[in-house]
Amino acid sequence: MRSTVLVVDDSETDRLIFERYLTQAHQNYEVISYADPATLTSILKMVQVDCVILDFNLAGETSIQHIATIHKISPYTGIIMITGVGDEKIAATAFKSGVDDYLSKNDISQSRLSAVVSNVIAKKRIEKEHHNANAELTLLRSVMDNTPNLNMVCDPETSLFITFNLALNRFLKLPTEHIKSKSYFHISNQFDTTDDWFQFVEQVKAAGHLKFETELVNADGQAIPFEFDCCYAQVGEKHYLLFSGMDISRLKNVQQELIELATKDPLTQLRNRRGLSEEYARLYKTARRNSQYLCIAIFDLDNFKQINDSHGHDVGDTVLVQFAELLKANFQRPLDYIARAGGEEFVVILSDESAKSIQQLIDKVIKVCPENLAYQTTASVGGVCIYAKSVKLAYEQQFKIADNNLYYAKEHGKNQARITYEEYVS
Ligand SMILES: Nc1nc2c(ncn2[C@@H]2O[C@H](COP(=O)(O)OP(=O)(O)OP(=O)(O)O)[C@@H](O)[C@H]2O)c(=O)[nH]1
Repeated sequence: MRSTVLVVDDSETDRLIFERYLTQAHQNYEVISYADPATLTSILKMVQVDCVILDFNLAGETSIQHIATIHKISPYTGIIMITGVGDEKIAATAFKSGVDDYLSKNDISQSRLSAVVSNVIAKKRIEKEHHNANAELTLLRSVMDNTPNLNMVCDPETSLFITFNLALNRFLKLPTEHIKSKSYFHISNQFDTTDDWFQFVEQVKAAGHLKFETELVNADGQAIPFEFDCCYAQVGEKHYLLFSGMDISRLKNVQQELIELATKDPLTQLRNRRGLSEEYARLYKTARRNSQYLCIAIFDLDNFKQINDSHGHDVGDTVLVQFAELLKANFQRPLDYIARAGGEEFVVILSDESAKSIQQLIDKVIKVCPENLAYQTTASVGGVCIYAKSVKLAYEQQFKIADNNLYYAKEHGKNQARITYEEYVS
């Protein structure tokens, strides 16, 4: 690599000697020399100078004052101070002022000068590279910290956070030192057991890269949906999991609104039958985790055709709305799910620790129907309760049993509920 050396010395002989020494020692040195230090500023601004050889005494003045100017204009230009007389005091002052090396004219030979120049240039280049790398890192860090996306690195063994950007602090509402003692396992809703975590790590390791959706829980207990890209990386002997996550709550809200629009019954404002089986699967999992009974009950108004036929379709609609309101008023728990499956048929999914309580609740609704519905309309129910921990039935299977039970209730006089139980795996 070509290097430019600037010699500032008021002795013409010395300038010529330094120039000759350097150009003979290295073909790649370009040497410019001046007597007047006033030229320093303009030259440094115009030319990329790698090293300045600066005479200590310039026209009767010390050149120490010029060192700061050189540093200011060109911080990675090396400075070698030269004196006519070797003096420890001058050397100390020069080093204190920021020169990189010091030579006495008595000690200068071609090999010595070129070795010192070459060392100073190499040292300055390393300093510059180091500075640039640090500046790039700082810039990258600032880009990372200003992105709304979560970037984090975790230990695959413990899932503890090793490093992360400020987006994680903002999301978790926690300072860095708190987050360092936390792990991805604890803030994600993805895992029930540590085995789940290790399974996940193996999955990422095998695929190299995994895209998935999950919910993260912040310090306020809020669960926010995220889409993550996760990859497995090895640096030296160490292994890491790199996560990059995007908050998708807005997308999920829009999706949810679309789902709600598509699954809403316009007459009763209840859910329609679309999505019922997915909802059942979700509620089944919760009931299983909570050791509860899960019940599907089909509610069907009795002799509803007569109401339509005698009083008109609009009156029939009013009764349907009244019935929907009655169901909403009686099944209000967060996990209760009510849908209008079609016509005058409604499906209710309930979960409870006690199957008897479910039966009592349904019986109560049957009982209060006539006083709440026009023309003292009654309803019949067919239902089935399973103990979710020990019985697994697909939605269609459970619905079929409930439907048979509804048929039974209708056949046996209506205005009643027939609910059967599945306690154990058959
Ligand atoms: N008003 C109104 N009627 C509806 C709606 N959807 C279905 N129906 C009517 O509900 C009636 C259901 O009649 P059926 O299936 O014979 O049942 P039912 O008369 O209640 O007889 P059982 O169930 O045996 O007691 C039909 O007359 C349908 O036209 C609706 O959205 N509004």
